[in-house]
Amino acid sequence: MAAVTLRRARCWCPSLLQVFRFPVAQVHLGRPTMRASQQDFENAMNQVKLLKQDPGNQVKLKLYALYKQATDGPCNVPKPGVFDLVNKAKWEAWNSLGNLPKETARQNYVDLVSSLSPSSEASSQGKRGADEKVQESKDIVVTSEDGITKIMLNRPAKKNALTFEMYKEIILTLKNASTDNSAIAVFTGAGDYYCSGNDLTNFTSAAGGMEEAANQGAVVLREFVNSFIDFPKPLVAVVNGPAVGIAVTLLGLFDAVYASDKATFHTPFSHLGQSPEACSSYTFPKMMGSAKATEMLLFGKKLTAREAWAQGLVSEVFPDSTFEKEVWTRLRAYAKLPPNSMRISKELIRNNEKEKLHAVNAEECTTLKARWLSEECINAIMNFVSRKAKL
Ligand SMILES: CCCC/C=C/CC(=O)SCCNC(=O)CCNC(=O)[C@H](O)C(C)(C)COP(=O)(O)OP(=O)(O)OC[C@H]1O[C@@H](n2cnc3c(N)ncnc32)[C@H](O)[C@@H]1OP(=O)(O)O
Repeated sequence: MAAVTLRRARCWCPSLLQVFRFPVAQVHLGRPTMRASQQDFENAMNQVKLLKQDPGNQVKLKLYALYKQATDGPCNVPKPGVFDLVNKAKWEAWNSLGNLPKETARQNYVDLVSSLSPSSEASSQGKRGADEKVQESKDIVVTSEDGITKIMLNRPAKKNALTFEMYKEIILTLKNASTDNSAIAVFTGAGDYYCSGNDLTNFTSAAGGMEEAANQGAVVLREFVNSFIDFPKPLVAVVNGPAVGIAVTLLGLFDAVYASDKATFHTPFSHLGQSPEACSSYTFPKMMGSAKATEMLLFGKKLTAREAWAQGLVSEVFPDSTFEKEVWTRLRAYAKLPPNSMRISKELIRNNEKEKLHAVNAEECTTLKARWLSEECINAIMNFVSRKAKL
């Protein structure tokens, strides 16, 4: 298990590995005490490597910062360069501790690791089966029933944020759904969110660094959006909760969008130093007029479901209490309609714009690739990644 933990640490933050490079030993943490001894501190460092689940980037940044403060004192190294994403996040987490005394940092470190340990103890007491089942759950769940291919984003712990793997899975899923015996395809989200857009750690955790991640991202994004442009059957979004970023812009390529009245629609591209994607630089002005499109795509105005309906982004809004029942009853009825007629009618509506949409997609991806490497975007992503590590 330690090897798996180390691998995880390496893929996210290589030098974080050096922080915890100690021989693995089965140790039991002393209970949190008022003043952690050096032995408690060393036990805690080993305990981190025995954690059954990755504690998440924010916790790892916090552990790193407390470790450095406890061993080296206040941050005493120069700030890394703007492109050195990971080390910059670690520097900021350490620097944010200011003059916190070494003893306090050591105690905070031991307490933080203790707070993570019950889960690992729980799983080592035979609950491992339950943990492994959760860890095995897929991020995209595809089911086919009643003539409907249902594509559920299933990463609720991360608000269904899209990883590179999820983009690739969805491309394949739409390819299969375009030729299977279903009549329509439907996207929805598990948990309280529809989808919080691109996983902002896609770029910080890429093994090959930012440049390679941006190149890869542009290729994946262009193919991903093309798979929506070219999907031949009715494509419906069941927006069960808040939608952010690409989850919102893609809606311009859907044929119907049904939203719960608790859904919101947010495209904070300028805040993130980025630019619009999924053909929204074309579909949104066409759909709602350039003034409303600008408020969303440039100024990041978040819309309620009713505002999104008024602007033509949403077909219909339902009370959250009856949303799922009403929408799925309707979709099951729609899926019984003659599929060829629906496909041919969609072709008439969409085909005269396909070439334009492909061209817009290509231009947006080229622009975004440059944006991802800009200081504005890198700083915004760093702020997001380290936002919880600031003690
Ligand atoms: C390669 C193709 C690229 C295509 C480009 C597309 C452009 C975009 O999509 S830009 C939009 C990107 N999305 C965001 O900016 C949203 C970022 N997330 C947030 O602002 C908040 O998490 C959100 C408002 C969605 C929810 O806030 P809270 O209710 O306070 O919950 P948490 O912030 O604690 O979130 C829980 C958990 O989920 C992680 N999370 C949520 N969204 C993302 C995300 N987009 N990327 C990565 N991680 C995300 C969040 O970090 C929390 O994780 P833990 O702290 O580990 O629990």
